[in-house]
Amino acid sequence: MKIIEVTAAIIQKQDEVLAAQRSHDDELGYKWEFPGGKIEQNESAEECIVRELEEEFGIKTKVVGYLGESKYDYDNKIILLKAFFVEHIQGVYQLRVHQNIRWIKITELKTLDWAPADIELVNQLVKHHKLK
Ligand SMILES: Nc1nc2c([nH]c(=O)n2[C@@H]2O[C@H](COP(=O)(O)OP(=O)(O)OP(=O)(O)O)[C@@H](O)[C@H]2O)c(=O)[nH]1
Repeated sequence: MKIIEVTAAIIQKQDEVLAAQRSHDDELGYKWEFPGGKIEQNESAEECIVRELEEEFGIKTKVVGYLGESKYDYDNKIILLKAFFVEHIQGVYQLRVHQNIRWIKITELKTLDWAPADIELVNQLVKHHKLK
């Protein structure tokens, strides 16, 4: 089966992280995710995440680090989710695709109903936070 490479952004503000809720009429509707999207041809993962954040929220950002990845088999496709630490540079968040966003403390991340592929990333982020 084809592996689809997807990027995901970890954007932090003090001790909180941005979580975005997928639209009700979207695949995985109502599930929470780290915003991002599919890597296009001739695009690096870093270029992809910056483009997606501009498209989804109208904000300018830069990649400052890499958390890790999560591979998940959704039966009809395999998603390879790559999570980057991203910094907000400019712009007010506009909800162009998601139905909601929340800033949530890392210690409370597990209370959200995450997309299945994201659970591994949430675990990695909690571990990363504890090591700091
Ligand atoms: N962006 C994003 N996608 C995720 C996450 N977790 C997860 O399973 N996915 C899945 O990865 C795929 C990414 O699709 P998307 O719809 O966000 O990306 P896109 O904008 O490039 O896609 P499209 O324009 O083809 O609709 C979807 O199948 C989505 O369900 C996540 O944390 N972030």
